[in-house]
Amino acid sequence: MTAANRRSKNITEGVARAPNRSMYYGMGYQEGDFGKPMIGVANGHSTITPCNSGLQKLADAAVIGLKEAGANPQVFGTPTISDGMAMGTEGMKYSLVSREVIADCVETCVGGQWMDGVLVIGGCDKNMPGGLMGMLRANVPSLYIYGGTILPGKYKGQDLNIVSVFEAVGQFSAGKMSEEDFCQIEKRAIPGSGSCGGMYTANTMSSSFEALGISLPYSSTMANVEDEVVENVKRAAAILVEAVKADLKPKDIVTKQAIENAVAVIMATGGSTNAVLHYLAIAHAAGVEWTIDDFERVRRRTPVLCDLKPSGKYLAIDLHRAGGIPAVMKELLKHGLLHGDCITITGKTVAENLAEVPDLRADQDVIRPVSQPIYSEGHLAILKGNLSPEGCVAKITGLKNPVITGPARVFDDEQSALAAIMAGKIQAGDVMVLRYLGPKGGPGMPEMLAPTGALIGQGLGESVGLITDGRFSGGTWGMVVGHVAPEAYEGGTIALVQEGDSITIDAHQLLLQLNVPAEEIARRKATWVRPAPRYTRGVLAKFAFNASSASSGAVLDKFE
Ligand SMILES: CC(C)(O)[C@@H](O)C(=O)O
Ligand SMILES: [Mg+2]
Repeated sequence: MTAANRRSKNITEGVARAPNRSMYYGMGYQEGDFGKPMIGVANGHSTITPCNSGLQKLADAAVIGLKEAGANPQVFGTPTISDGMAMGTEGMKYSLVSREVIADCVETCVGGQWMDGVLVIGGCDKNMPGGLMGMLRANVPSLYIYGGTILPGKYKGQDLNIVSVFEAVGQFSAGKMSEEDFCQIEKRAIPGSGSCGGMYTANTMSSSFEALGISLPYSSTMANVEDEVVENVKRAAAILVEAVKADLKPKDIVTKQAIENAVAVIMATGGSTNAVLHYLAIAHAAGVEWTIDDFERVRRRTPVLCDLKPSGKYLAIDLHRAGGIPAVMKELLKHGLLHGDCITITGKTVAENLAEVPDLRADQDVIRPVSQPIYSEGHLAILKGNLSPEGCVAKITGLKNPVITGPARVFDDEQSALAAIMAGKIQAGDVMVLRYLGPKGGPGMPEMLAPTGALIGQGLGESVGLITDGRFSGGTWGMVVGHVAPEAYEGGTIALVQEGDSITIDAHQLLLQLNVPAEEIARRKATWVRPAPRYTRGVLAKFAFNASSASSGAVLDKFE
């Protein structure tokens, strides 16, 4: 076996590297340390958001665990954006940008410093895809450590989370909630640290990382405030050092079959639409052939098993207490809905990891058996049609009637759409069109939780359609369609919709259609003029210039 410092020796061995070693001595290294593997700890700790404010203890535990396992830990920072705080504002345009920044941080530090492996620790939702994209680009043995979910807030016997507050905005503005209740919900929804509590984007991505085999079993649904998250890090550190010795790399783990496993768990748990965008980007970083149509393939064969928010009843911590992701995976594996032979970071296969996991418990109703699913097919559907020839994403389950044909109510930004909802100007039967919010046009595909939450709060979630070339929060549900591609800024059909045009969203036929004759659409296209870019300098301009279509993950390094 090659020595476990197979990469770091480039920076530490030989006469010419004396200056390099001097720098390490300056940080307390001793002579014997240079034979040990150097393992990065990408620390997502931040007091920007409760999703990341409980991560320092994990970074500290990682340092101790790596030292105990005979490695040299090297801590570096990764930034985050809080979607919960940036939401509804211009700041939200930096959210998807932060996925790239995080990926770049991990790739840059691991590459520049010749690290032999890396533990990536994160909380808020872009931390997971960003971290994994960086791990894959660097392709050194790596393990993802999720900071853990938040516990619910409590008010009047109800469990609260951040989405409760977004929906309360709609209820309060429609006169359906008292000011006292509104203020109490605002104050109590977030009781401490941890990522947003439903099967929203953070918990969706962490859960799918267990299925992918890049995080440890049970780790993706733990609560950040519980001691077990620290225990998980210590195990993870020891396991990663073994993976470094064995040279087990992320690209060995993140194969097409492993991505199918991840997507199966996303479907079974009722996860976020963002997962579609993020897995296109992850597959791109992994060099795996994976298109938007592959999600449909997995969706058709995978039932929704878990009763989780946003459309269901429970939170991620309830899933954890009911048996966690291993219980879901075991149930899927038993029915041939997972590939059991995929290798994972433990050095064992998926089936081997699940061998000791008990069957579904009878005393819980968070996870249903495959024989009694909540829905027989998955909920994240790819719709196509003249409005979105490259595809778009809809959550098609949990709706009484997932078909709507109605007049377009067109908005070229999010804020005016929210103002229209709050002013009671949107009626049942309308189809809202929120555009120029795509990867290039937004730029950065902001999430539309403020308008969709307000619609739910006003009781219009099932009766108003909403389509956008932007994204949705994991907390969004209702008659909503996102990632419409090509986007408006590229002259996609969504740019050509006029106020009052008839639009059909048909989840049965997987159709998104502008009911306007093709000649008229062509006539409008001929006179369409691309608007001036919203940003011409800085990171948003860089993102707008480089981003690929949402249908290929809105990645910045697609050059072929
Ligand atoms: C604010 C939320 C709910 O965390 C959102 O960012 C998501 O995508 O789930
Ligand atoms: Mg989000």
